[in-house]
Amino acid sequence: MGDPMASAGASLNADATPALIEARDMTKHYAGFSLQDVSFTVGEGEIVGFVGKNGAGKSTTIKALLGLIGLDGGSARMLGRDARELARGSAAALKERIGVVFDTVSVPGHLRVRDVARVMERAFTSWDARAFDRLAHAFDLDGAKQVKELSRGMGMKLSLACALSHGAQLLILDEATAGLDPMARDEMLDRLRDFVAEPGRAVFMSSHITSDLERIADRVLCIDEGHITFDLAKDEITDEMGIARCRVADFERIAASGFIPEHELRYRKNDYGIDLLVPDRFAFSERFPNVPVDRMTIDDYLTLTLKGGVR
Ligand SMILES: Nc1ncnc2c1ncn2[C@@H]1O[C@H](COP(=O)(O)OP(=O)(O)OP(=O)(O)O)[C@@H](O)[C@H]1O
Repeated sequence: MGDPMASAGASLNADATPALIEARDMTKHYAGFSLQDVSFTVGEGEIVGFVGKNGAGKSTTIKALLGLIGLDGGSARMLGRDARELARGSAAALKERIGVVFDTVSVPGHLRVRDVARVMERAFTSWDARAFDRLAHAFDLDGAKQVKELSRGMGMKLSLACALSHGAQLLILDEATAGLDPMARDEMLDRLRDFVAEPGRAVFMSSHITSDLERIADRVLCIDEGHITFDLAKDEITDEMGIARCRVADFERIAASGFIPEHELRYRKNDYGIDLLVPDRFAFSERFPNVPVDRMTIDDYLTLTLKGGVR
């Protein structure tokens, strides 16, 4: 396997169109945790999934992108502008172009759903009342209910409907599909796909639901203990890589063959043998036809890279 970080570095330079998100060496220190030199870009037309364990630094990264926390080092640019501008009252026009959904509802609880649209209309010059109504209908939102009466999932749907109705170019979602039932998640993923189909748009979404990312993400970015550990095209993980189910003797034979370069054998022992990360499962099957290989999922890849051994 090539160096995953090489692709992270390459994505900073290779893209000819200007990045919608450009994080460079972002560093933030808290007691017991540091975000360290986090660099990545999100380009036009991309849906980038952001993954990592609890406490890995996803929300901290997102807050830094949105100018909600100050950085101790590095910088972030959003739609070509310094992210720190987003913290200023004068940044209304820039904020309008960025739709944000956190895992909590940011609309005042006493409002009725139908009144949210009226408040948003005053807050955003590009508010699209029709788009909001269509989404509210698609998400089965009851206009008569107060926001505080909504279930967690319904609240998420309301936030998503708002974020998709003010003419944003860039959507930043932090665990935004976590509370949704499977039908609502389906609906949401379809909307996100429609959203990026328009020119000049992109989505950056943190999620623990990697099956959602398998369906819609173009790239997967992983953070662990404040460091970016990989930045890969999703298809590279799910279409090219594989997970070989080896007996110990198979594993030693594969290791001795040099088919996977030294120091790049990533594996995990289990009760039945050893799971081995295979960079190209088709080439592997040709070379080792008697060793079964399964498709790789994002979860498998996370487990192997974050918890597995390297040899
Ligand atoms: N304001 C703060 N003060 C001190 N420490 C903080 C603060 N905000 C976050 N942290 C710490 O930073 C680390 C990363 O937290 P963060 O919320 O970014 O993780 P996460 O990847 O989003 O996790 P999860 O998947 O659980 O939402 C944690 O150790 C957390 O305790």
